[in-house]
Amino acid sequence: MKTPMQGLPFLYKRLAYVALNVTDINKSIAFYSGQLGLNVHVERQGEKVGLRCDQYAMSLVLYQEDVAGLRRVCFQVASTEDLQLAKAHFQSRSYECWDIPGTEIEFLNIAGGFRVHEPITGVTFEYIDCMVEPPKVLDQSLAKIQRLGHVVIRTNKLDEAWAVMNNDFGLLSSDFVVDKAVWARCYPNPFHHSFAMVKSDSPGLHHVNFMVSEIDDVGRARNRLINAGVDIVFGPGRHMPSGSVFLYFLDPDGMTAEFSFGMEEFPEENPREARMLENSAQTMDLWGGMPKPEFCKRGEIAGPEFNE
Ligand SMILES: CC(C)c1ccc(C(=O)O)c(O)c1O
Ligand SMILES: [Fe+2]
Repeated sequence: MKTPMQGLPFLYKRLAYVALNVTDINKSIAFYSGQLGLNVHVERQGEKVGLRCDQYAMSLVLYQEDVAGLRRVCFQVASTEDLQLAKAHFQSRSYECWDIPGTEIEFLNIAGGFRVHEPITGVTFEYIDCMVEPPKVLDQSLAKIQRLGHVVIRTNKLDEAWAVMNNDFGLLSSDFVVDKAVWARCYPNPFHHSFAMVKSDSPGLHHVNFMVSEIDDVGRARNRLINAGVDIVFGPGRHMPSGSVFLYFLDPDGMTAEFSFGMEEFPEENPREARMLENSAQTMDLWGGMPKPEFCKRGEIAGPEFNE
């Protein structure tokens, strides 16, 4: 029997989807489906569209808005009971929680859940207990994406933000870089990180990651994106923290997305301690590469009013 960690009364399952605001939804659909290989699952409904890349109905939701950025981050918990426990937990810590609007539930292919705004990072999180798994076979002809991997934000309050993400949201640290970054996993999900934070003077979205099935997906993406005139802003390279091979590129709004292959997995019992890694370029890329200036600079964090 799995027991929640460090006083957290509920268990996570996975990072379910990320919602982004984009300024030209048609361009963004063409990019995320035509260049990265996600499949449009829920056709454009008004100003929003749902894309999938694994067995679930939705991994990326795009909303047409005037300003591009991170609208919300959705975690799936382990069961319906865990969802109730999670809501009671956040309320007991004085977080305002509100139900997912009925108008969005069908579109999102979920049974329900709640949203909670975290004021230090500015991020609105959504918690759900299940998501539809459609019968339609994925078209993976462009890239064999395995899953939405992680979302990373920029914060100017790294220590405070980590304190709440650890103590209140129950994320566990997998690695730190001194005064620069923290990578966090959602127990008992084994992946090295589903969420991370990087210190920056300008808070915002850092990047959204998709994990691919083979290293060839990274190499093929590089050539496909170059041929399509997409800006590659870092990589290919290998990250020290999770051990993954990575490639970062810019979406039509200049927001950064990442393809990565391979990631350390943590056992549920007796995991290794989080490491304190050196703050150096080598930590970010063991192959010695350097990011371009545009790397992870674009994308506002949308206020809770976008999620009510
Ligand atoms: C450069 C960014 C912050 C970064 C660093 C390390 C990893 C990893 O170990 O997987 C990432 O995924 C990153 O995005
Ligand atoms: Fe990443």
